[in-house]
Amino acid sequence: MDHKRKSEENAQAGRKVHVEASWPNKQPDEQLDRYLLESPQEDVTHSDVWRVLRIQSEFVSGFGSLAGLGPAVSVFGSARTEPESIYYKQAYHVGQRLAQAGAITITGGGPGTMEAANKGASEAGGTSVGLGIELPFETGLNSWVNRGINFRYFFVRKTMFVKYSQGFIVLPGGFGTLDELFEALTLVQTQKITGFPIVLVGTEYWGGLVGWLTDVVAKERTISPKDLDLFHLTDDPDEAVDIVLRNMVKDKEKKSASRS
Ligand SMILES: C/C(=C\CNc1ncnc2c1ncn2[C@@H]1O[C@H](COP(=O)(O)O)[C@@H](O)[C@H]1O)CO
Repeated sequence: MDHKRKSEENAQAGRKVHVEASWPNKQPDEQLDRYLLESPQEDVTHSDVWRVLRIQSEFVSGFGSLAGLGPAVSVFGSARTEPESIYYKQAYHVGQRLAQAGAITITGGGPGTMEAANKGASEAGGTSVGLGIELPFETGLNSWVNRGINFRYFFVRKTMFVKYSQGFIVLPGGFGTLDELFEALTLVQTQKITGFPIVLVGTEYWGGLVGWLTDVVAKERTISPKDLDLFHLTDDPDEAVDIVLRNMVKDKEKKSASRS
C-alpha cells in the first residue's frame, strides 16, 4: 500500500499521522540501494556520485526530522509476529509503559512486533515513531505510527535508531532484528556509543544464541568474556523497560552534573 493511500485511510479513521519521506518524488520500482550494493566496482560513474548525494540527503533529512525528538527507546522484533503471540503482547506492553513514563517509542514502522510496540505507545497517548524502509514488496508504515519517516537505505535508517534513542529493547526476531542487535552491540563494544542499554526479551528464544556466545565465541576469545555483560536478558518486559528508563535517568543526572 502506498503512503498516500495509508495517510488517507488514517485520516478517515481520525488517526493523526505525520509521515515524511526522506527522499523526494519516490518511485516505488526504483530500488536504488539495491543498485548501489549490486553494481560492479568498475562502474564508478557519474551515477555513483549522484547516489552519494542522495545518501547524504537522506542523512540530512533524517537528522532534520528527528532533531530534538526527546527521550526515546527503540523496540525491535520480528516483522512476522502475529497479534496472538506472547511477543506481540509483550511489545505492546513495552510501548505502553514507555509512553506512560513519557518516553518515545521508535520502531521500524512495519508489521508484527513493530506494530505492537507502536500500538501500545500510541494507545497510551505517547509519541510512536516509525522509521520505515522502502522494500521491493510494499508493506508501508503500520497504522499506529503517529510520526513516520521513510528511508531508502538500511544503513542510513540504522544510524537513526542509534542516534535518536537511549537504549534498545529487542524481542524475538530474524535477520533484520539480529542485524540491528549486533550493530548496537558492536558500537557499544568498540565504545562508539557509551552507557547504552541493550535488553533482550525472551530467555527461551535468545537462550541458544546467548549460550553459543558464551560457550563458543567468548571461549574462543573472538569476543572478550566481559562483552557478555554488554546486554541484559529477561523474560519480563517490565524489567526491560525499567532497565532503559533507569539508564535514562542516570544519563540525565550525569549530563546536568557536568553542566554545573
Ligand atoms: C518481511 C515482512 C515485512 C517487512 N517489513 C518491514 N518493515 C519495516 N522494517 C522491517 C521490515 N522487515 C524487517 N524490518 C526491520 O528488521 C527488523 C525485523 O526483521 P525480522 O527479520 O523480521 O526480525 C525490524 O526491527 C525492522 O527494523 C513480513 O510481512
